[in-house]
Amino acid sequence: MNKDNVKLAIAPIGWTNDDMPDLGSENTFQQTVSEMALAGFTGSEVGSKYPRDPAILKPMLDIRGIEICNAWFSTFFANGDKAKTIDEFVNHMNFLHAMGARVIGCSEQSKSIQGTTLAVLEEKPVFTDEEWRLTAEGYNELAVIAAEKGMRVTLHHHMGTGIQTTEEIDRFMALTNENVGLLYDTGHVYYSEGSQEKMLAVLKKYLPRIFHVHLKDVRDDVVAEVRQNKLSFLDGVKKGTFTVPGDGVIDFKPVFKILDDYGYKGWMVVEAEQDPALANPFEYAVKARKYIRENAGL
Ligand SMILES: O=C1C[C@@H](O)[C@H](O)[C@@H](O)C1=O
Ligand SMILES: [Co+2]
Repeated sequence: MNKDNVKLAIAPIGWTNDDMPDLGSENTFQQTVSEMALAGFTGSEVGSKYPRDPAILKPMLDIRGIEICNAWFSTFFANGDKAKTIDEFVNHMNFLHAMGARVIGCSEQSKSIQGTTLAVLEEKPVFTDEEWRLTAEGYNELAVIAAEKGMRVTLHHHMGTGIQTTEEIDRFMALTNENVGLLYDTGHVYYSEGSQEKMLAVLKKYLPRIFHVHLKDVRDDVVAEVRQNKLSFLDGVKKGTFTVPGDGVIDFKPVFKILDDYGYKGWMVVEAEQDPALANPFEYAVKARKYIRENAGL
C-alpha cells in the first residue's frame, strides 16, 4: 500500500477493554501507549485510561510518536435523544480536534444489545421506519457540525446494534448523504455475514465513503460456539471471537489491495479485543504489525 496515503494505528482495547474494564485492568495507560510505539504503530484511538486533557495527553503521546486518529462516540438518535447526543458530540469532537484527529467514529446505540447478556446472533434490534428516519436525520446533522471543524463523521456498523447487517448498512448509507461516512470494520461485517465475499462487497460498494478502517480478524470456531450456545457479544469476546489480522479466518490481502487501488487516504486501525490474560497485547500487537508489513507493504 502507499505509505504516503495510509497510517497505521492500534486500538487500546487489546490492553484494556472499555466494554469490560476488568479485562486488562492491570495495564496502565503509559504501558499501553509505550507498547503500541514499540510494536511499530504511529497512531491510537482513545481509551478510558487516557487523560482527557489534550494539554496532558498530547505531550505523552508525542514523545512516543503516537497520534490520536479517532475515538468511539455513541449516538442515541433512534431513541429520540437528539439534543443530548448533539451536545455530547460537540464536546467529543472538540477534544478530538484538539488532539489532531479528523475523523469521528460513531455508533448508533439505541436499543443496542452489545453490552448485554442477550444472544448477539438472535436478539439484535431491528429499527422501525421512524427510528431509521431519526437516525439518518441525526447523522446528516452531525456531518454538518463536523465539517465546520474540517472533520468527518463515520458510522461504525456493529454487532448487536440496529446497523449491523449488509442490508442495514445499505439502508443507512442510502438514507444519509455523501458527507456521512462509513467506519468499515472487517471483523464486524465478517461476524455478521459469515463470509469473506460479503465482507469485501461492502468495502467495494462504499469505497468513496469509507473514511476510517478497523482491522479485526475473527475466529470461526468461536463464532460457531456463540451461535450454538446463544452467547452474548461480550461472552464471545471473552472466549476469543476476535484476534489480530493474520491470526484468524479473514484474508486481509484483498482488503489492502482494494483500498490501495482506490487510493484510500487515512488510518487503518488494528482493533482486536480479546482477554489480555490469554492473548498478551504486546505480543499480539507485534504479530499484527509483522502481518501488515508482510502483506500490505507498510
Ligand atoms: O470499534 C469498536 C469499539 C468497541 O468498543 C467495540 O465493542 C468493538 O467491537 C469495536 O469494533
Ligand atoms: Co471497530
